Amino acid sequence: MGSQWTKDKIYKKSVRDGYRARSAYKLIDINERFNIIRRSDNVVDLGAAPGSWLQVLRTMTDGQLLGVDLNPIVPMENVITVTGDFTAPDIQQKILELMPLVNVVVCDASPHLSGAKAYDQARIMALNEEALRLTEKLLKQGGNFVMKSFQGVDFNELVDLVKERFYSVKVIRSTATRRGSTECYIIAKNFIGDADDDRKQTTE
Ligand SMILES: C[S@@+](CC[C@H](N)C(=O)[O-])C[C@H]1O[C@@H](n2cnc3c(N)ncnc32)[C@H](O)[C@@H]1O
Repeated sequence: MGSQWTKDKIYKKSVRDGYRARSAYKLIDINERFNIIRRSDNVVDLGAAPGSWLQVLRTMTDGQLLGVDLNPIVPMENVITVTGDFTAPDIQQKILELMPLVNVVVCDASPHLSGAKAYDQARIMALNEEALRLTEKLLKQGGNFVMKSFQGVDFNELVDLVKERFYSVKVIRSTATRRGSTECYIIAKNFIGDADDDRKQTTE
């Protein structure tokens, strides 16, 4: 895609296609390349506002969808939305109650950036680790996980943590990511899970 993804072009395309944000194309690109989502999958989207990934997910699966964000998500048909901080225990409890069996977790969350590089990177890593911890509670054995991150201090350690929990892990740049950005996506497939946890066994 390269240079066609200028701010103006991608913005106009997202408006034309009816997406709430240009990030929609990142998930489309990831799913085309890595087949993360199957037709019957139940999916949780962490950091989902304004909701373009939920719009894309709705076309990819007939399963249950839940999106959570600090900011309210304008309601969508057949999508559960939760307003709150997914790192907070009460919100995590609510998500677990609403979505007890999840095949896929996607996380495009990023904290509000201050511009102070080291501080921002530390906050991103902390948010990513919390998303991974929640994903472990939500995901069925064999499930998939996609998480936005930023390459920098402690990133390799984060990837190592993910590798301990999934059979296949890749770090990629989306073709829809702006040039020069350190943004990347961790694509983790086939959750190892806990063989003794009946709730997490695959039902296929
Ligand atoms: C880049 S936006 C997500 C865009 C979304 N994927 C879409 O396509 O519409 C990042 C979101 O992460 C959310 N976020 C950051 N930290 C969060 C947290 N702890 N809990 C819930 N949402 C969070 C922000 O409020 C923001 O809406």
